Amino acid sequence: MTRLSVNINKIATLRNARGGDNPNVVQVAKDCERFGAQGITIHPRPDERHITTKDVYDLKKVVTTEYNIEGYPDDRFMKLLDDVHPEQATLVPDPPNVLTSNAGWDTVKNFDLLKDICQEIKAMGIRVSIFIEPDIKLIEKAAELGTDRIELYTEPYASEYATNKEQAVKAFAEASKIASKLGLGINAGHDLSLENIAYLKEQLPKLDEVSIGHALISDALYYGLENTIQLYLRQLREKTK
Ligand SMILES: CC(=O)[C@@H](O)[C@H](O)COP(=O)(O)O
Ligand SMILES: NCC(=O)COP(=O)(O)O
Repeated sequence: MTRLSVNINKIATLRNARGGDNPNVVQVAKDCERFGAQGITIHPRPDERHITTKDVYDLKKVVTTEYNIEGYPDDRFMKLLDDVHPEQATLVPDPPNVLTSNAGWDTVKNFDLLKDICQEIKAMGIRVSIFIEPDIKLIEKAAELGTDRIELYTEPYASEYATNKEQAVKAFAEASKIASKLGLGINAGHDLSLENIAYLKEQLPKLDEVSIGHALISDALYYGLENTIQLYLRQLREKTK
């Protein structure tokens, strides 16, 4: 089964545009779960341009599925994890103020840092996932440093999907086979959408979780949030022969 975690950063972006509390991020998270989402993802960036520090604590009180917090492991992020104890922490190598995540970790260059951080987070009782590109050498290193899961950075898959989906998925399918053999859980995210998600799921049978924000929230403008979540869940359902 592949779980759907809804990334609600964009709900906070919309709220912050007017400085008030509409839409209410906590209510939206509760509704996503009520409509079938199996997790809630946030990426509290240091500039708080969408999810704020207060949101991180407020959401902890209501999320009953899987709370997944993404971010660069600086002191602020580690304190949030220690205070809030989400089910999963996803480590992302973003420098501050980047427009959006645009690369995975170099697990060779950052081996010592990531190894220490993984240990620290696991000691808090939190599952760790590392945002990574589908490069076998980097994934082997990720397994060595002790992460529980990897999150495959799927932007390259998403951008090539329309022109050549077989080629687009190739490296991801191969990477997920290796990761699975190495005992790693497999998540995926970035630019996944209603169009490209079913094929990814079909080609990566061991896919544990997808986190989807930008496309899903955009789809919700047309289909409504409940229908949209149901549409994504349908795409992720196992196809029985
Ligand atoms: C880690 C990751 O893949 C990102 O997709 C991220 O959560 C999106 O962040 P923004 O919503 O700030 O673009
Ligand atoms: N980890 C990826 C994520 O949470 C959402 O990415 P996107 O769907 O907003 O591109």
